[in-house]
Amino acid sequence: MNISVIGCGYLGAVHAACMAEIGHTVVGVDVDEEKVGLLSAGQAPFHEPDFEELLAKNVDAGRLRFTTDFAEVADSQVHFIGVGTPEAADGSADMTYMTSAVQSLLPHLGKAEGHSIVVGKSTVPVGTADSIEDAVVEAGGILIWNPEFLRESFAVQDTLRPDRLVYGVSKDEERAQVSQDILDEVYANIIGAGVVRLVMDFPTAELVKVSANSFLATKISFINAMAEICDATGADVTKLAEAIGMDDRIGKKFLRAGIGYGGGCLPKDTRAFQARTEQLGLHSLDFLTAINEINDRRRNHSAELAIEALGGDVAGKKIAVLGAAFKPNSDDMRNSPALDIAKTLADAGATVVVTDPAAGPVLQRKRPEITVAANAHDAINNSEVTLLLTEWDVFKNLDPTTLAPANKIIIDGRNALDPQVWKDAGWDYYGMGRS
Ligand SMILES: NC(=O)c1ccc[n+]([C@@H]2O[C@H](COP(=O)([O-])OP(=O)(O)OC[C@H]3O[C@@H](n4cnc5c(N)ncnc54)[C@H](O)[C@@H]3O)[C@@H](O)[C@H]2O)c1
Ligand SMILES: O=c1ccn([C@@H]2O[C@H](COP(=O)(O)OP(=O)(O)O[C@H]3O[C@H](CO)[C@@H](O)[C@H](O)[C@H]3O)[C@@H](O)[C@H]2O)c(=O)[nH]1
Repeated sequence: MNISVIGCGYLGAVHAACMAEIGHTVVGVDVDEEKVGLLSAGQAPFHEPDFEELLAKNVDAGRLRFTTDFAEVADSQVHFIGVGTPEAADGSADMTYMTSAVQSLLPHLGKAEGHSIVVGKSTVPVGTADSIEDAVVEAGGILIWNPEFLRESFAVQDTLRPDRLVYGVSKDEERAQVSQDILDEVYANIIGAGVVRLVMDFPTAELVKVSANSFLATKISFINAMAEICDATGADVTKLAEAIGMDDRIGKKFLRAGIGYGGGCLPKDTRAFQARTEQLGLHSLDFLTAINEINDRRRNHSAELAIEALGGDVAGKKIAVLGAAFKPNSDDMRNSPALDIAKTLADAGATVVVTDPAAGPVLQRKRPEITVAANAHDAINNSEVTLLLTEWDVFKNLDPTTLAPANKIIIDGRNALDPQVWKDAGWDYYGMGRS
């Protein structure tokens, strides 16, 4: 089938490559010429495991191309929209890119043979699909909402084998059936592999996405609140998490205490969901204020620990920060706790040296004011305190006896290290809720 993917960022570019991989002919459209240039050359504009190979293979095979010209979508029967919905100044979702993408798409609908299906994938405030549907129908298309649940660093795997597919369909029964059948055809390979597909109305599908992310953020802030209590009582949050996680009703995942959640999704989606709920005159999500506050406190806490470890004054002192990305196996630094903490320490006067296997080179290019070391050994050399803030394997596997800091002080912001190994090597070890 001929498919277009509008917006080729972390979500869209991976979706486009995966749709080509399962046999479709795909054109990706983006307004960013540099990104389109890289993608067209089979080069990934960001670090995502397995993505570049998939991209290059499908570009070479002629199944996947990229353009800035919307006219090239005219022969596509299905149009996925994956443009950004970033945080506006008031915390709500900024819908500028979505509005603009839809406006650019409408004149090209209805030109391909058969029905034209518009598939919303971006994370949007509840009510968005209802507000767009009439314009899509007038232009000759049918709208379906298919929120995306991929995790960065597992994006390819999650796109090809998601936990579930969610379809939000029109109230109009015929449109609902046609769009559902065509999307089933697009995902035939995925559904055929046993992935469950759930069909519901537009608002429910939109809410599934933001409620899932809010639940995940709540789980992380819950365990981080426990970490605060563990610190005050001498308890160990890693053992606590292991024990409560063995209750199937609670589950083990997303109970890793540390410096909190970051990235391009959980922080903005929780705030946008709360803002949208308030617009609806509801206070149902007031508790998310506390979830966000706990998350912010975790960043401050680790910066304060470093400052205290150096007697309250970090001016001119070298501090090593291991990690810049918001999570390992990614170079995404959007709302990164690691970078935020590095900035707090630099603002306090410290000479901060950051290292990150994938985000480091990007940081060096985009933020020349930040000192970036090639690896952990260089960063830690002569440093007065070391913070592990993104749990890359290469940091977790460091042998503390091979490092040459000025002070052997390690703050493990992700509880990723074995405290005993570091203590045995003569280091002062500070974990998050496990000191
Ligand atoms: N990143 C993820 O892991 C992820 C997962 C699930 C859902 N989402 C949601 O998907 C959406 C996209 O997120 P992302 O992380 O890929 O963002 P991103 O910023 O990486 O990518 C968005 C892309 O859209 C392009 N764009 C903006 N306006 C456009 C227009 N008018 N026409 C064509 N292209 C346009 C931008 O140039 C950019 O390349 C958001 O709503 C996000 O919440 C993201
Ligand atoms: O126990 C945990 C788990 C995660 N994190 C942090 O939480 C953040 C988000 O992690 P993760 O959810 O794995 O990354 P994302 O790629 O942002 O994925 C989330 O956001 C996407 C965009 O909406 C959704 O599609 C995914 O389902 C959802 O997991 C990162 O900073 C992690 O370090 C913790 O601090 N503790």
